[in-house]
Amino acid sequence: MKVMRELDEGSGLADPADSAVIEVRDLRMRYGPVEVLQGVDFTVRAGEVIALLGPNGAGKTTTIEILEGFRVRSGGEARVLGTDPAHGDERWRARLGVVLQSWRDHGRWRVRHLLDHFGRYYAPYSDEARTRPLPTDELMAAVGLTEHADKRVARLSGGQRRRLDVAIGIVGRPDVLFLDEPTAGFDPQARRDFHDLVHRLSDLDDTTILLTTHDLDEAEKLADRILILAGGKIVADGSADRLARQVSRDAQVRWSVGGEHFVHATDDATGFVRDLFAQHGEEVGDLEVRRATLEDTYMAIVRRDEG
Ligand SMILES: Nc1ncnc2c1ncn2[C@@H]1O[C@H](COP(=O)(O)OP(=O)(O)OP(=O)(O)O)[C@@H](O)[C@H]1O
Repeated sequence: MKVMRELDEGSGLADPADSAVIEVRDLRMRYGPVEVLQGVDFTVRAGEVIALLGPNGAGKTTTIEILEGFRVRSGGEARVLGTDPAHGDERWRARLGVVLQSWRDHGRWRVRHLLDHFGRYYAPYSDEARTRPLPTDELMAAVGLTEHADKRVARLSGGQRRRLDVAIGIVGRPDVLFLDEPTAGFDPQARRDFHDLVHRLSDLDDTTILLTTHDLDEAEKLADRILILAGGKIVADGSADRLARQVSRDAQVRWSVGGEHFVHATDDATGFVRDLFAQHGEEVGDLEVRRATLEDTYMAIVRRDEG
Protein backbone atom coordinates (compact mmCIF):
# COMPACT_ATOMS: atom_id res chain seq x y z
CA MET A 1 0.00 0.00 0.00
CA LYS A 2 1.50 3.28 -1.07
CA VAL A 3 0.94 6.42 0.94
CA MET A 4 1.07 9.69 -0.95
CA ARG A 5 2.04 12.69 1.09
CA GLU A 6 2.90 16.24 0.32
CA LEU A 7 6.15 17.23 1.91
CA ASP A 8 5.20 20.86 2.06
CA GLU A 9 1.54 20.44 2.92
CA GLY A 10 1.46 17.80 5.60
CA SER A 11 4.50 15.68 6.21
CA GLY A 12 2.64 13.87 8.97
CA LEU A 13 5.21 14.86 11.57
CA ALA A 14 4.07 17.76 13.66
CA ASP A 15 6.47 20.68 13.74
CA PRO A 16 6.38 21.84 17.38
CA ALA A 17 6.19 25.46 16.16
CA ASP A 18 3.14 24.52 14.16
CA SER A 19 0.02 24.15 16.26
CA ALA A 20 -1.19 20.60 15.66
CA VAL A 21 -4.79 20.44 16.85
CA ILE A 22 -5.35 16.78 15.97
CA GLU A 23 -2.55 14.22 15.98
CA VAL A 24 -3.09 10.58 15.16
CA ARG A 25 -0.29 8.00 15.15
CA ASP A 26 -0.62 4.32 14.33
CA LEU A 27 -4.30 4.43 15.33
CA ARG A 28 -5.88 0.98 15.49
CA MET A 29 -9.41 -0.23 16.00
CA ARG A 30 -10.54 -3.81 16.18
CA TYR A 31 -14.16 -4.99 16.18
CA GLY A 32 -13.97 -8.67 17.15
CA PRO A 33 -11.65 -10.37 14.70
CA VAL A 34 -11.71 -7.49 12.20
CA GLU A 35 -9.11 -4.73 12.43
CA VAL A 36 -10.88 -1.78 10.79
CA LEU A 37 -8.12 0.76 11.46
CA GLN A 38 -4.68 -0.71 10.87
CA GLY A 39 -2.30 2.14 11.71
CA VAL A 40 -3.85 5.46 10.75
CA ASP A 41 -1.56 8.51 10.78
CA PHE A 42 -2.38 12.15 10.21
CA THR A 43 -2.03 15.63 11.65
CA VAL A 44 -4.43 18.55 11.45
CA ARG A 45 -3.19 22.07 12.16
CA ALA A 46 -5.17 24.95 13.67
CA GLY A 47 -7.70 26.45 11.28
CA GLU A 48 -7.44 23.70 8.66
CA VAL A 49 -10.52 22.22 7.01
CA ILE A 50 -9.94 18.53 6.32
CA ALA A 51 -12.19 16.14 4.39
CA LEU A 52 -11.85 12.49 5.34
CA LEU A 53 -12.94 10.36 2.39
CA GLY A 54 -13.16 6.63 1.90
CA PRO A 55 -15.46 3.83 0.78
CA ASN A 56 -18.40 2.68 2.91
CA GLY A 57 -17.12 0.81 5.92
CA ALA A 58 -13.57 2.17 5.62
CA GLY A 59 -13.64 3.41 9.22
CA LYS A 60 -14.27 7.16 8.88
CA THR A 61 -16.99 7.31 11.55
CA THR A 62 -14.90 5.06 13.77
CA THR A 63 -11.93 7.43 13.45
CA ILE A 64 -14.02 10.51 14.16
CA GLU A 65 -15.76 8.91 17.12
CA ILE A 66 -12.42 7.91 18.64
CA LEU A 67 -11.25 11.53 18.30
CA GLU A 68 -14.47 12.77 19.91
CA GLY A 69 -13.89 10.41 22.84
CA PHE A 70 -17.01 8.36 22.06
CA ARG A 71 -15.12 5.15 21.26
CA VAL A 72 -12.06 3.67 22.89
CA ARG A 73 -9.33 2.79 20.42
CA SER A 74 -7.63 -0.59 20.38
CA GLY A 75 -4.14 0.87 19.88
CA GLY A 76 -1.97 3.76 18.79
CA GLU A 77 -1.92 7.40 19.84
CA ALA A 78 -4.44 10.19 19.46
CA ARG A 79 -4.40 13.79 20.68
CA VAL A 80 -7.07 16.44 20.18
CA LEU A 81 -6.17 19.91 21.49
CA GLY A 82 -3.27 18.23 23.26
CA THR A 83 -5.50 15.79 25.16
CA ASP A 84 -5.94 12.05 24.74
CA PRO A 85 -9.65 11.77 23.77
CA ALA A 86 -10.01 8.68 25.96
CA HIS A 87 -9.30 10.90 28.98
CA GLY A 88 -10.83 14.24 27.98
CA ASP A 89 -12.56 16.22 30.76
CA GLU A 90 -15.59 18.52 30.48
CA ARG A 91 -13.46 21.60 29.79
CA TRP A 92 -11.85 19.76 26.85
CA ARG A 93 -15.22 18.50 25.63
CA ALA A 94 -16.63 22.02 25.69
CA ARG A 95 -14.05 23.05 23.10
CA LEU A 96 -15.29 20.41 20.63
CA GLY A 97 -18.29 20.55 18.34
CA VAL A 98 -19.78 17.31 17.15
CA VAL A 99 -22.27 16.55 14.40
CA LEU A 100 -22.92 12.83 14.39
CA GLN A 101 -24.11 10.82 11.41
CA SER A 102 -27.52 10.17 12.86
CA TRP A 103 -29.01 11.53 16.01
CA ARG A 104 -32.71 11.46 16.71
CA ASP A 105 -33.82 12.86 20.01
CA HIS A 106 -35.63 15.74 21.71
CA GLY A 107 -38.56 15.54 19.30
CA ARG A 108 -40.90 17.46 21.63
CA TRP A 109 -38.55 20.40 22.12
CA ARG A 110 -38.90 23.58 20.08
CA VAL A 111 -35.88 24.58 18.02
CA ARG A 112 -35.15 27.83 19.90
CA HIS A 113 -35.51 26.24 23.34
CA LEU A 114 -33.34 23.29 22.45
CA LEU A 115 -30.54 25.56 21.21
CA ASP A 116 -30.86 27.80 24.30
CA HIS A 117 -30.68 24.69 26.44
CA PHE A 118 -27.55 23.27 24.79
CA GLY A 119 -25.98 26.74 24.72
CA ARG A 120 -26.22 27.07 28.50
CA TYR A 121 -23.91 24.10 28.93
CA TYR A 122 -21.10 26.05 27.24
CA ALA A 123 -21.46 29.37 29.12
CA PRO A 124 -19.05 28.45 31.96
CA TYR A 125 -16.39 27.60 29.38
CA SER A 126 -16.10 31.07 27.83
CA ASP A 127 -12.57 32.46 27.73
CA GLU A 128 -10.77 35.54 26.38
CA ALA A 129 -10.55 33.98 22.93
CA ARG A 130 -14.17 32.84 22.67
CA THR A 131 -17.42 33.93 24.18
CA ARG A 132 -19.60 30.87 24.53
CA PRO A 133 -22.29 30.04 23.48
CA LEU A 134 -23.26 31.63 20.17
CA PRO A 135 -26.41 33.71 20.65
CA THR A 136 -29.38 31.55 19.64
CA ASP A 137 -30.81 34.04 17.12
CA GLU A 138 -27.43 34.41 15.41
CA LEU A 139 -27.06 30.65 15.33
CA MET A 140 -30.51 30.02 13.84
CA ALA A 141 -29.85 32.64 11.18
CA ALA A 142 -26.48 31.05 10.38
CA VAL A 143 -28.03 27.64 9.71
CA GLY A 144 -31.26 28.93 8.13
CA LEU A 145 -33.66 27.91 10.89
CA THR A 146 -34.99 31.32 11.92
CA GLU A 147 -38.43 30.73 10.43
CA HIS A 148 -38.65 27.37 12.22
CA ALA A 149 -37.54 28.70 15.62
CA ASP A 150 -40.81 27.78 17.32
CA LYS A 151 -41.40 24.45 15.60
CA ARG A 152 -41.13 21.21 17.48
CA VAL A 153 -38.05 19.20 16.47
CA ALA A 154 -40.23 16.19 15.50
CA ARG A 155 -42.00 18.39 12.91
CA LEU A 156 -38.86 19.41 11.05
CA SER A 157 -38.08 17.91 7.64
CA GLY A 158 -34.98 15.72 7.27
CA GLY A 159 -32.90 18.57 5.88
CA GLN A 160 -34.12 21.03 8.54
CA ARG A 161 -33.31 18.43 11.17
CA ARG A 162 -29.80 18.16 9.78
CA ARG A 163 -29.44 21.96 9.97
CA LEU A 164 -30.40 21.68 13.62
CA ASP A 165 -27.72 19.00 14.09
CA VAL A 166 -25.19 21.43 12.64
CA ALA A 167 -26.48 24.22 14.90
CA ILE A 168 -26.06 21.98 17.96
CA GLY A 169 -22.54 21.18 16.75
CA ILE A 170 -21.48 24.83 16.64
CA VAL A 171 -23.54 26.38 19.46
CA GLY A 172 -20.51 26.22 21.79
CA ARG A 173 -18.23 28.03 19.27
CA PRO A 174 -15.91 25.02 19.11
CA ASP A 175 -12.18 25.20 18.54
CA VAL A 176 -12.48 21.87 16.73
CA LEU A 177 -15.56 20.77 14.83
CA PHE A 178 -16.21 17.17 13.76
CA LEU A 179 -18.85 16.73 11.07
CA ASP A 180 -19.89 13.25 10.00
CA GLU A 181 -21.65 13.51 6.61
CA PRO A 182 -23.12 16.90 7.55
CA THR A 183 -24.94 17.58 4.29
CA ALA A 184 -26.67 14.22 3.84
CA GLY A 185 -30.26 15.11 2.91
CA PHE A 186 -29.56 18.77 2.13
CA ASP A 187 -31.12 20.38 -0.93
CA PRO A 188 -28.72 22.36 -3.17
CA GLN A 189 -29.48 25.68 -1.44
CA ALA A 190 -28.99 24.21 2.03
CA ARG A 191 -25.74 22.66 0.83
CA ARG A 192 -24.49 25.97 -0.48
CA ASP A 193 -25.51 27.76 2.75
CA PHE A 194 -23.67 25.10 4.71
CA HIS A 195 -20.53 25.58 2.61
CA ASP A 196 -20.67 29.33 3.31
CA LEU A 197 -21.05 28.56 7.00
CA VAL A 198 -17.98 26.30 7.01
CA HIS A 199 -15.96 29.02 5.28
CA ARG A 200 -17.13 31.57 7.87
CA LEU A 201 -16.29 29.29 10.80
CA SER A 202 -12.88 28.60 9.36
CA ASP A 203 -12.06 32.17 8.27
CA LEU A 204 -13.64 34.21 11.07
CA ASP A 205 -13.47 31.88 14.07
CA ASP A 206 -10.37 29.92 13.04
CA THR A 207 -12.28 26.72 13.76
CA THR A 208 -10.42 23.53 12.86
CA ILE A 209 -12.80 21.27 10.96
CA LEU A 210 -12.66 17.55 10.20
CA LEU A 211 -15.54 16.33 8.08
CA THR A 212 -16.50 13.15 6.29
CA THR A 213 -18.47 13.21 3.09
CA HIS A 214 -19.21 11.09 0.04
CA ASP A 215 -19.77 14.24 -2.00
CA LEU A 216 -16.43 14.78 -3.71
CA ASP A 217 -17.50 18.10 -5.13
CA GLU A 218 -18.18 19.24 -1.58
CA ALA A 219 -14.80 17.94 -0.40
CA GLU A 220 -13.06 19.86 -3.17
CA LYS A 221 -14.95 23.07 -2.37
CA LEU A 222 -14.43 22.96 1.39
CA ALA A 223 -11.22 21.19 2.22
CA ASP A 224 -7.73 22.62 2.44
CA ARG A 225 -6.56 19.04 2.52
CA ILE A 226 -8.07 15.67 1.68
CA LEU A 227 -7.36 12.41 3.48
CA ILE A 228 -8.38 9.14 1.90
CA LEU A 229 -8.92 6.21 4.25
CA ALA A 230 -8.90 2.80 2.60
CA GLY A 231 -7.79 -0.66 3.67
CA GLY A 232 -7.44 0.57 7.27
CA LYS A 233 -4.86 3.30 6.49
CA ILE A 234 -4.55 6.80 5.13
CA VAL A 235 -3.56 6.19 1.51
CA ALA A 236 -3.55 9.81 0.32
CA ASP A 237 -3.05 13.14 2.06
CA GLY A 238 -2.98 16.45 0.20
CA SER A 239 -4.93 19.16 -1.60
CA ALA A 240 -7.32 17.96 -4.32
CA ASP A 241 -5.11 19.52 -6.96
CA ARG A 242 -1.94 17.95 -5.65
CA LEU A 243 -3.52 14.51 -5.39
CA ALA A 244 -4.81 14.80 -8.96
CA ARG A 245 -1.31 15.60 -10.22
CA GLN A 246 0.17 12.68 -8.31
CA VAL A 247 -2.26 10.27 -9.92
CA SER A 248 -1.80 11.68 -13.40
CA ARG A 249 0.02 14.72 -14.72
CA ASP A 250 -1.91 14.43 -17.94
CA ALA A 251 -4.70 16.69 -19.06
CA GLN A 252 -7.14 15.64 -21.75
CA VAL A 253 -7.44 17.96 -24.74
CA ARG A 254 -10.52 17.65 -26.96
CA TRP A 255 -11.05 19.59 -30.17
CA SER A 256 -12.50 19.34 -33.63
CA VAL A 257 -11.22 20.24 -37.08
CA GLY A 258 -13.48 20.19 -40.13
CA GLY A 259 -16.29 18.46 -38.21
CA GLU A 260 -14.02 15.62 -37.03
CA HIS A 261 -13.50 15.24 -33.24
CA PHE A 262 -10.17 14.44 -31.58
CA VAL A 263 -8.90 13.70 -28.08
CA HIS A 264 -5.32 13.66 -26.80
CA ALA A 265 -3.74 13.20 -23.34
CA THR A 266 -0.73 15.39 -22.59
CA ASP A 267 1.29 16.70 -19.65
CA ASP A 268 1.78 20.00 -21.48
CA ALA A 269 -1.72 21.13 -22.42
CA THR A 270 -0.67 24.74 -23.04
CA GLY A 271 2.11 23.76 -25.45
CA PHE A 272 -0.13 21.26 -27.21
CA VAL A 273 -2.91 23.81 -27.73
CA ARG A 274 -0.39 26.38 -28.98
CA ASP A 275 0.84 23.89 -31.61
CA LEU A 276 -2.73 22.99 -32.49
CA PHE A 277 -3.58 26.61 -33.31
CA ALA A 278 -0.25 27.11 -35.12
CA GLN A 279 -1.17 24.16 -37.34
CA HIS A 280 -4.92 24.62 -37.83
CA GLY A 281 -5.61 28.24 -36.87
CA GLU A 282 -9.26 29.17 -37.00
CA GLU A 283 -10.30 25.69 -38.10
CA VAL A 284 -9.97 24.50 -34.47
CA GLY A 285 -13.35 24.20 -32.74
CA ASP A 286 -14.98 22.69 -29.60
CA LEU A 287 -11.76 23.11 -27.63
CA GLU A 288 -11.81 21.67 -24.10
CA VAL A 289 -8.96 21.01 -21.67
CA ARG A 290 -9.88 18.78 -18.77
CA ARG A 291 -7.80 17.74 -15.78
CA ALA A 292 -8.64 14.77 -13.57
CA THR A 293 -11.53 15.60 -11.25
CA LEU A 294 -11.35 14.68 -7.59
CA GLU A 295 -13.69 11.81 -8.45
CA ASP A 296 -11.22 10.49 -11.07
CA THR A 297 -8.40 10.85 -8.55
CA TYR A 298 -10.33 9.25 -5.72
CA MET A 299 -11.36 6.29 -7.87
CA ALA A 300 -7.79 5.79 -9.12
CA ILE A 301 -6.35 5.86 -5.59
CA VAL A 302 -8.97 3.57 -4.06
CA ARG A 303 -8.79 1.11 -6.99
CA ARG A 304 -5.01 1.03 -6.87
CA ASP A 305 -5.18 0.42 -3.16
CA GLU A 306 -7.71 -2.39 -3.57
CA GLY A 307 -5.59 -3.87 -6.35
N1 LIG B 1 -19.84 -1.11 17.06
C1 LIG B 1 -19.41 -1.86 16.05
N2 LIG B 1 -19.25 -3.18 16.20
C2 LIG B 1 -18.78 -3.96 15.19
N3 LIG B 1 -18.42 -3.50 13.99
C3 LIG B 1 -18.55 -2.17 13.78
C4 LIG B 1 -19.05 -1.29 14.80
N4 LIG B 1 -19.04 -0.04 14.31
C5 LIG B 1 -18.59 -0.13 13.04
N5 LIG B 1 -18.29 -1.41 12.72
C6 LIG B 1 -17.74 -1.88 11.45
O1 LIG B 1 -16.52 -1.19 11.21
C7 LIG B 1 -16.39 -0.84 9.85
C8 LIG B 1 -16.19 0.65 9.72
O2 LIG B 1 -17.37 1.32 10.06
P1 LIG B 1 -17.49 2.90 10.00
O3 LIG B 1 -18.90 3.24 10.35
O4 LIG B 1 -16.41 3.51 10.82
O5 LIG B 1 -17.19 3.17 8.44
P2 LIG B 1 -17.41 4.47 7.57
O6 LIG B 1 -16.15 4.67 6.79
O7 LIG B 1 -17.85 5.60 8.42
O8 LIG B 1 -18.57 3.99 6.60
P3 LIG B 1 -19.74 4.80 5.82
O9 LIG B 1 -19.09 5.54 4.70
O10 LIG B 1 -20.62 3.70 5.33
O11 LIG B 1 -20.42 5.71 6.83
C9 LIG B 1 -17.63 -1.37 9.15
O12 LIG B 1 -17.33 -2.61 8.56
C10 LIG B 1 -18.63 -1.53 10.27
O13 LIG B 1 -19.54 -2.58 10.00
